[in-house]
Amino acid sequence: MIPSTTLNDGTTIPQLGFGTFLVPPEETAATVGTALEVGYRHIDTAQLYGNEAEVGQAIAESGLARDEVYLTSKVGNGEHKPDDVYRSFDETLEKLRVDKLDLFLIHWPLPTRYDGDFVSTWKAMVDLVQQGRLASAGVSNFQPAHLERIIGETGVAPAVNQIEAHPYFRNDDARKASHEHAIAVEAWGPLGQGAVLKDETVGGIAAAIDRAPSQVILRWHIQRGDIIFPKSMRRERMVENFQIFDFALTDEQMAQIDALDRGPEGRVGPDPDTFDRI
Ligand SMILES: NC(=O)C1=CN([C@@H]2O[C@H](COP(=O)(O)OP(=O)(O)OC[C@H]3O[C@@H](n4cnc5c(N)ncnc54)[C@H](OP(=O)(O)O)[C@@H]3O)[C@@H](O)[C@H]2O)C=CC1
Ligand SMILES: O=C(O)C(=O)[C@@H](O)[C@H](O)C(=O)CO
Repeated sequence: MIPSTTLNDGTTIPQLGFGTFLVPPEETAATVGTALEVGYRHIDTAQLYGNEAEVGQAIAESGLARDEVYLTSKVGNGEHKPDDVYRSFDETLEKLRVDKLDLFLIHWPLPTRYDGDFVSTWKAMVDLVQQGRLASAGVSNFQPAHLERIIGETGVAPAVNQIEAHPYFRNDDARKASHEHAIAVEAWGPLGQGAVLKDETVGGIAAAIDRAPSQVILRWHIQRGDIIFPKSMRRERMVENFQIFDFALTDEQMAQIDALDRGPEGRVGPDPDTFDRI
């Protein structure tokens, strides 16, 4: 039911998953357990979210086989040095209770930290794939210049670039640069972290086709070809966000939503060129 996207390394990823930013650790096992019951088979977490162990617990308790759930995590901002990448990756595997991870990302480029060196971090990620403990290596919040640099210095393009993208910030520059290198785009904050849900244009389309605003926005992402993993703590919203494959937006509706773009003014998260929090 959920379409798969084939990455540039030949692996596949479900185009719809479940996000876990701001899911508190004490509620994560139950929340992710509910998402798995609803049907999600792709979970996005991060070392920085502090909930990897509980994601692992939910998957273990679900009874699903390892290969039925696609798992992503991200290296913490304080773990960019290669030795720290290797050590923290081991910790991530242990917390998630797996011996191989599907996708591991450099969470932020942090171009003003570590003497601007995210290339050695990227080399360690590529090495994890060569070791056979990681299926796909990717990046997150990488701007076009950051992509050019790691590809230029290593010859290896990331499998994905996970970037902020939603109707108020299409992030066309980073999307275009990613696509030029056959890098799949994952759109984080697909609902603009809630900001786009009350938009009048989205509401008008939703009313016209008898769908929820969240479904209209998520369907827009799917038709653009991006990979998404909306987060919700509520079962009914998880179900709503999951039911987006039995209808389609017209070209005109897609264009109306495209026109909501506010450029960088529409960001709901930090600017990757200046974000430096560890
Ligand atoms: N790489 C990076 O730097 C980043 C990655 N991410 C990843 O992307 C995922 C998704 O982005 P996220 O920041 O969570 O934001 P989302 O765009 O997924 O929005 C989440 C918010 O929308 C609400 N919501 C969800 N579904 C509905 C619905 N159907 N109707 C009404 N409200 C709804 C949620 O509330 P409630 O929970 O109460 O339902 C929550 O407040 C994250 O969870 C994380 O995995 C996110 C940020 C940065
Ligand atoms: O959710 C994430 O993955 C993030 O990196 C962001 O939330 C980020 O840490 C942030 O928004 C800080 O204000």
